[in-house]
Amino acid sequence: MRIDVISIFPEYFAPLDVSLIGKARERGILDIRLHQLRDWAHDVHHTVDDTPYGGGPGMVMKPGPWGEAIDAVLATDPAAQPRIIVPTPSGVPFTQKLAMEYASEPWLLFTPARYEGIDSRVMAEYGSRVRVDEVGIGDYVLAGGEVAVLVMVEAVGRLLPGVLGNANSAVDDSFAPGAMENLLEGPVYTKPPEWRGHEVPEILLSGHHGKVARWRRDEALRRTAKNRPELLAALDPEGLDKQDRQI
Ligand SMILES: CN1CCC[C@H](Cn2ccc3ccc(-c4n[nH]c(N)c4C#N)cc32)C1
Repeated sequence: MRIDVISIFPEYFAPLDVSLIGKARERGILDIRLHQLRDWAHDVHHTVDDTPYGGGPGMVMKPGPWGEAIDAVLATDPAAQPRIIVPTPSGVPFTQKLAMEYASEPWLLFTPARYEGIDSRVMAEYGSRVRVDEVGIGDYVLAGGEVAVLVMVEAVGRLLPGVLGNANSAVDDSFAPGAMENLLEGPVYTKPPEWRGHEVPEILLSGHHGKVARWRRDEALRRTAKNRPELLAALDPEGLDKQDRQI
């Protein structure tokens, strides 16, 4: 997968050089290319923002530099088209389902803005040619889109074949389709079996895989009921067995 990111703060993406995403880049699973938006702002100050038409607080990112930058990225592979992802608090929620959809795309282009966002004509210009998604990572307001890109790149990158070892399969993720869909993960434990008077639940030491699986599902249901009751409401009743209903 190829991922392009256009930003005035490309240094924000240094974390993409480490851990599993960094290793995926080294192994050629991920090809991440960063672009400095100011390279396409040709005035002496490389200006990328201006006052909003209609008045109001803050500044708006000028269409000119963004248009030239996106054109330059698209021109690197005229035979293909990236999916453009615009981080914004006004976007559709970024979910595990959307991460899985993006993980099947060969090329993503992220356009994290600053200030009050990008002049709306920019995505109108590209929306007739490529798929443009406005996506948000939560109901709170950040100062810009770079953090959202880090979140989305990690959530998508970890789903790519070969990025996670089998031991860390994304299949068992919270929210992943299947047995754990719409369920939060339960508690986890490791050695020692007793720590400061706290013992590991006996069932986890039993070696009985069926009972362990049952216990883990019960704990996932309990945690979901406690922390995200609305997810339980979304569970298909057909998918709940008799013991599930007793939680
Ligand atoms: C007061 N104004 C309101 C509009 C947004 C301004 C800051 N900003 C500029 C660009 C930009 C991109 C993303 C986000 C953002 N915030 N929350 C999320 N889930 C996001 C996501 N993805 C925020 C952003 C601040």
